[in-house]
Amino acid sequence: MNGVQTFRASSVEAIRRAKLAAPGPSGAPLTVSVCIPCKNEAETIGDLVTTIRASLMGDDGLVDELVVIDDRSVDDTARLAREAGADVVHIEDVHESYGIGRGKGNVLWASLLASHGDLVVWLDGDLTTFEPSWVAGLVEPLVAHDDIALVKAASERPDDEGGGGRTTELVARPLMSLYLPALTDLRQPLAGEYAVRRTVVETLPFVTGWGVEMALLIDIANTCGPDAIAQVDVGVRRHRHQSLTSLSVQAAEVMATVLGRVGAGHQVATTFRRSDGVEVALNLDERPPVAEVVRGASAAGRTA
Ligand SMILES: O=c1ccn([C@@H]2O[C@H](COP(=O)(O)OP(=O)(O)O[C@H]3O[C@H](CO)[C@@H](O)[C@H](O)[C@H]3O)[C@@H](O)[C@H]2O)c(=O)[nH]1
Ligand SMILES: O=C(O)[C@H](O)COP(=O)(O)O
Repeated sequence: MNGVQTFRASSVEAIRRAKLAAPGPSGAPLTVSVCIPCKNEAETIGDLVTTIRASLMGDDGLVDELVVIDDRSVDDTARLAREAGADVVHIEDVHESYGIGRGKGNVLWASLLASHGDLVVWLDGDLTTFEPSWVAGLVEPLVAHDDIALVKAASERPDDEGGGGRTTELVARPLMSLYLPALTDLRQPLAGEYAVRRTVVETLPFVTGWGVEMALLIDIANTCGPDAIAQVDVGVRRHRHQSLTSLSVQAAEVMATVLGRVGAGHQVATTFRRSDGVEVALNLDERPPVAEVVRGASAAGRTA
């Protein structure tokens, strides 16, 4: 056991060729979906979709499917994503078949139901720096190593705009150091840019709130071992920053998720009082594994 492995990516072209030559789990050619959860990301989603379409898709492309899951945006996210060439799925359509949920983890879970690729690459929709090589780099370890299940983007997070990964540095990494030593080499555990093997993540429950990334890391480390988790350098990452008030709720959900999973979460509260005095209900709900849901839907005569 070596623990989390760190990779340096090959060229996009070399990774594209390796992907085209690789078989999927059923023996058919391996397929890759990029899925982007979006809640009001009109400022950035058009460019992101345009870049992915132009650089990574088309005949014999690295990416076979590009899905934007619109989480009840009130801006032009859905229209701009569609015009740029993404398949846009509205979260309400997934809810109609599978029940209502909320939160970023709920959208990732829905994206598995809305996409088909053997490998799924998740990207945040608010990125203001993005290179197609990130997608290729995230996919490469999964193509090359059958025993790897999840690959996180390891990025530099500049703090000159007041960000720099505040929840990551003040909550996630300290908790990992205290409770999850096998994962401490992960530079960006909360990164929204990561690739997963569908056969693995469909067997896992999904935390629907901000705890989804830590839950997936812990559950994969527990079921497949920490060696099944890898990271790849992607360079500098910039994004839209949330207010400290919003991040405090995110931090509480990340903490509750980790403490619950490592067995230190006795008496975890389900609400959080922010510094402005507002009492917020934490989103600690979980969705069942997608594989169970799909089996249930097939038995009931529905298509997932
Ligand atoms: O209810 C939600 C919340 C977020 N998003 C989308 O999810 C992505 C990530 O949200 P963002 O506000 O950019 O998250 P950050 O505050 O930057 O949080 C970081 O840390 C989180 C874990 O705490 C991860 O889930 C994020 O991916 C990671 O970027 C964006 O495209 C959002 O539009 C939704 O679709 N629905
Ligand atoms: O990843 C994180 O820790 C949160 O997204 C906060 O990031 P920021 O401090 O760069 O806004």
